[in-house]
Amino acid sequence: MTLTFQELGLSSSLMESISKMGFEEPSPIQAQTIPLGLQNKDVIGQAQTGTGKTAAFGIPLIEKIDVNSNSIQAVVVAPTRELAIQVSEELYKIGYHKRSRVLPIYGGQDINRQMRSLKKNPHIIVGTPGRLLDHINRKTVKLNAVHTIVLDEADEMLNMGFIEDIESILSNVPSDRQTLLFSATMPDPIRRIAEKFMRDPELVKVKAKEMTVPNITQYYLETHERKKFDVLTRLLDIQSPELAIVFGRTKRRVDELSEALTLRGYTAEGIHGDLTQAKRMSTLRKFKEGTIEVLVATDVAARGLDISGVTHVYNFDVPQDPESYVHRIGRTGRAGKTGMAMTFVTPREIDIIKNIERTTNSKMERMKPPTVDEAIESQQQMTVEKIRSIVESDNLAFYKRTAEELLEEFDAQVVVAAAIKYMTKEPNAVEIKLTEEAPMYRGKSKGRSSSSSNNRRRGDNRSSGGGSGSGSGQKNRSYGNRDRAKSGSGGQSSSKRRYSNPK
Ligand SMILES: Nc1ncnc2c1ncn2[C@@H]1O[C@H](COP(=O)(O)OP(=O)(O)OP(=O)(O)O)[C@@H](O)[C@H]1O
Ligand SMILES: [Mg+2]
Repeated sequence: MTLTFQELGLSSSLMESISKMGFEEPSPIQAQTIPLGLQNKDVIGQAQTGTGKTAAFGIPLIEKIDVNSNSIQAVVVAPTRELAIQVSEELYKIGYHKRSRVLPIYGGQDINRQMRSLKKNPHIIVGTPGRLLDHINRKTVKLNAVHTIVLDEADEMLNMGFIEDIESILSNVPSDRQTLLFSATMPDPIRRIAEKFMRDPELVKVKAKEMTVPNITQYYLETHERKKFDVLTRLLDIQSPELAIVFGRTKRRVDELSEALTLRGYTAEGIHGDLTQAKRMSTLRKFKEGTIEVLVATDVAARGLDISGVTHVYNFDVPQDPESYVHRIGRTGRAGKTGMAMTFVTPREIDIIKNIERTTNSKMERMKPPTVDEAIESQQQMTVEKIRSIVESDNLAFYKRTAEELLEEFDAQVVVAAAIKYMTKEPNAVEIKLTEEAPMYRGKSKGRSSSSSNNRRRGDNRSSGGGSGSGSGQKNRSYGNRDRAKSGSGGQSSSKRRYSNPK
């Protein structure tokens, strides 16, 4: 039995926004969370990546906003700036017809500008913990009228060292509020927060045998560290993703990889926590618009990032733990679409694959690293496809005379072969040198203490990933079943977004 949004008893202004957003029916986590949210119950929510958790808390939250009041009535806390922006964009869309006002607040943005925006009396604030607390302490954000607080990606905020900030924020909101907590995992400190700050929370766990959604096909490729880069470029050539995310272990890795890809003729850019806010935003914008086709990112970028059109995820370096794996590959296969995930492992890291499979309860198929010939073969095939479609379009009159001249001079097969060669992207030989990364051992992956902790430490220029843009670049997105998602890109007729139940 699937409830409709109508049956959830939503007001007409929200129904209007939801239908404009193209949502046809609630996803399972939404069907379960929205009624509880409307009843003011505290909720701990757990569901797979890309299944609409934002709207699951966003819809009831906005339903309860009194737009005639000028007070801040709801606060959403999110781990990264980009995520704060992305969530606030989704809330803006949900509350568009109701005219609720939402403001993202995050570190790195000019605090005076934020104070000016705060004077416009937002109803909802979406903030990163540090900056939010800063405003609370300065009394530029008053939380006395807050009735709903949401912690999104709570476990990630814990990893980033925000736990005390979160406790302080929670102590600053009225105790008769509603608290919603979303977390992929429930480590002890999060459980303690739930016990200390939540009232009889209801656990909404969308049942799934696997931690990953079934619409992502998962592969691993065994390859030596030195060969990884060539394997990656061959895969990119063969699979020709619409948009791809490549995950590297460290910031240096991300920088080197995006440079190397650019040298080899791909349009690629990297994001990680050491880049300026402006740079990260512009990279993400370009990626969303399709100006760059490969985004290279560190782990932190994985969380919550919602970019439609990401068809392939490449784990250039094996993720440090199964959770990180789940969040990385969850950047594709969102809202019922299909996706592919390829994880590279060096022979010494092979155990990690087994561990990921066991923990996530899913199977990764072994894929043989493609050879150069296979890569060229598939590029050739693409050229042939192009030629076919040009032949079919039949507006070649202008070229026919030259063709005849060439055919008088050479054999037809030779002429066509030369044209195919000219049009085919051959692997280019620009030499690439990447600094080698030490293999990841299972023992080391505990406690997230390895080099990628650069990104996760407090006070670091944390965050990456997340959406930017004004929503203007919105493509028509039709989320449907596998076949539909496969059969074409944005060209589908409706802008309806059906959430197809992954089971
Ligand atoms: N009912 C729905 N029908 C169709 N699309 C939906 C629906 N609900 C949400 N979406 C879309 O699905 C995408 C993923 O949603 P969202 O980012 O909230 O996922 P999430 O569960 O928070 O994922 P993550 O665990 O990665 O943070 C978004 O583009 C969102 O607009
Ligand atoms: Mg999310």
